[in-house]
Amino acid sequence: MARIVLSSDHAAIDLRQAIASHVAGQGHDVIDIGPATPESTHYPAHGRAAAERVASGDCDLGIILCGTGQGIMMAANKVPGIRCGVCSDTFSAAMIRAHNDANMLAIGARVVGEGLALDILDAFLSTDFEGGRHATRVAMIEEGRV
Ligand SMILES: O=C(CO)[C@H](O)[C@H](O)COP(=O)(O)O
Repeated sequence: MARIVLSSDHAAIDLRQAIASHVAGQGHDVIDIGPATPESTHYPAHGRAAAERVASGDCDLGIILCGTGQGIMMAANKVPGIRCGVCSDTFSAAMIRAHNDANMLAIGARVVGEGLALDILDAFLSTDFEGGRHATRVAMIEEGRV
């Protein structure tokens, strides 16, 4: 079981709560850092806050949400050590774990419905990094050899 941090902006409060219930139901340790209320807010702050929990080692993985998933993903990827992809399909969600060793997943609450979002989440959480040639490539990213 993993320790998973969740955050979102105002566009994804309901989906974040559904994801929190779903993930907790699977036995994972869920750290939901909000926001708790739906007032308009700024996704970069929420993306960074979740990313810092993962980068510090406090959490194993992060799930972050905004309207499209794109902005909050961009913010999270500014934190060293974070590899976050935005996914709208289950194949990509599995591949960002298997090939890219992603430690965060972003989803757009205005892009996918709850059912697909939970399938995307399950694909992400149930897939392991394959290592091998993919480890070489991830190291290139982490070492700035790009
Ligand atoms: O998707 C997002 C960022 O990528 C945001 O959720 C979106 O830009 C928020 O828009 P608004 O303030 O109009 O609700």
